[in-house]
Amino acid sequence: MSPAPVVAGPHPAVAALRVAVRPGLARAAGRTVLVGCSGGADSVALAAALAVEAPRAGVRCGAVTVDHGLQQGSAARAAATAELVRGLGLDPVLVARAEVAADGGPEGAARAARLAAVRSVAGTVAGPVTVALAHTLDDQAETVLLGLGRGSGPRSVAGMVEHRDDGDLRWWRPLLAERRGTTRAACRALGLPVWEDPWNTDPAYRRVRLRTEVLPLLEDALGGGVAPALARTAALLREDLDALDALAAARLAALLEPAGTLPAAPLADLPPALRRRVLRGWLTGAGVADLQSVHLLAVDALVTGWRGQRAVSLPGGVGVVRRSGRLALEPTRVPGGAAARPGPVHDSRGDPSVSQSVPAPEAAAAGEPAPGSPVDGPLGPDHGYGPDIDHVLLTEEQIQQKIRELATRIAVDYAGREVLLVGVLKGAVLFMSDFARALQLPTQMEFMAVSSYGSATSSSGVVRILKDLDRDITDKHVLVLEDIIDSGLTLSWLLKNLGGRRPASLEVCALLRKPDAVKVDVPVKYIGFDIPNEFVVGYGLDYAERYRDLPYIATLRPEVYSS
Ligand SMILES: O=P(O)(O)OC[C@H]1O[C@H](OP(=O)(O)OP(=O)(O)O)[C@H](O)[C@@H]1O
Ligand code: HPA
Repeated sequence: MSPAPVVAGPHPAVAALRVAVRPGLARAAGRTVLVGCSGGADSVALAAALAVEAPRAGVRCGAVTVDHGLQQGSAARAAATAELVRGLGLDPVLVARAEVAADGGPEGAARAARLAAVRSVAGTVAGPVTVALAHTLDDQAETVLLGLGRGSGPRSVAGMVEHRDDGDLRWWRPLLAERRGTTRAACRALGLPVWEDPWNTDPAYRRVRLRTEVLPLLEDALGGGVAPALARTAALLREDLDALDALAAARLAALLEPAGTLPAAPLADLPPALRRRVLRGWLTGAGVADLQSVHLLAVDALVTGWRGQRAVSLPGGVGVVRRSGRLALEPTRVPGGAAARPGPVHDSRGDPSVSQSVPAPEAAAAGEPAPGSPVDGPLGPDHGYGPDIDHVLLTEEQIQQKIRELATRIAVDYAGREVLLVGVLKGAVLFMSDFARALQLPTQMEFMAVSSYGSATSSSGVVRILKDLDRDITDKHVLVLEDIIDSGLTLSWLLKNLGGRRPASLEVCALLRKPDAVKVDVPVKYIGFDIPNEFVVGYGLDYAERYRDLPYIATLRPEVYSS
């Protein structure tokens, strides 16, 4: 018997990419697929795979290439890429011109412009369109790391999805399980020219530094397999998040009342992950855009920390109120004075925060009575200061949450060391006591009392020691706890003073900072919130020795200063 003829199959990399696109093509029946092609190895390899597999699956497949107009010769580059994919047999091949906005980061602006350009040319194709994007497993790993670094929640760590419907358009990423090496090998095997985008090696971009510095270091330190592990983590997380989202959507549908309100009691019984999703779904479904986690936490507090708060202001001129046991959305009242918002509060990651205002008596009367004793104010015990308070800048919950975050970070930074906390009396006393309890490390405590304000609302600039430390701090790891950095004069003086006593290390953790008031720059490693340049009281901060006992941070009505 003669030997069977040897049939040369495609190169393994080419074969792998062809196999990768098949399941998605089966879902693309009746649609036109356009490969988003930059001319780089990933998208050229994807175009080549689809050029072979799409006709077999009976799917029309073309391409779209975007001219960002940002680099010299970009129009010629787009034309050459269009020519290349036409040569592969793709049809139609469209060139889209992106208008990149001048504001925002260059990566984000180029991406937004690219998506808009693709969307607009896809609209010129008859029938539904699927745009195939060539993101690989390596891109996914970078996305997961970027999301982790941003700390913006599990969705950003869950990476990119394979399919996403966006009106008539569907985005499809068939290569999320393939490595970048495979697309390069496929291009080489097929003799396809690829364009090396100089931006892909420019260390000015965060993603490039992750790719060229962080991931290789992680691979080395963790013994390899990091990119697939990150991609796998993202996939598992996505499954969990999708399940939670589906549960929340079902719960929202069940709870939503005909008037668009939500009953608070059944919401309070839900686990936080579900409850916040229900609230987010409710708010976004009602058209609230740009919802930040701080907004959501404040709305959540209407459910779980109800003390008679007034409306929580949200972006877009709406607020959420709790009335008669239900949450309702209503336009925010244009404040006639007392309830005016002063300006954004930023936490250390720059999230704009919400402020909640103390209810006017008529609002409290119309709303649900606050539980507890009659001396309770709208945000909990107001210690009888109620009439003096103008608005609340940071709620008790926001402060406590921030302290937990700071303590977690500091416990990592100081692992294995014993910390000597130096509290600056009197302002930092509440911060010190909550922080010391949150910090999971052995700590010792010392206090120093200084004063530069007396009963004024601006620093005299002259710092006086009212009480010195009780002991030597030589060779100790000193962490100074300050309630607020305003002009910075107190801290600048204090750091010089303490630094002269030869501690092993000296750092500062301040709960608040007023960036617009700082007169001397002081090195502060840990900051809770950046706040507007207004005189604030509460949570240790006083005006004429009053208000330190409030559990939240607020501003005072102007009459208080004049009386
Ligand atoms: O950055 P600066 O402008 O120097 O202000 C910050 C300092 O002012 C406050 O102390 P204050 O002198 O009012 O004493 P107290 O803590 O006893 O209220 C605050 O507790 C800080 O220590
Ligand atoms: N409030 C109270 N004490 C202060 C402030 C403030 O805004 N700034 C510095 N010390």
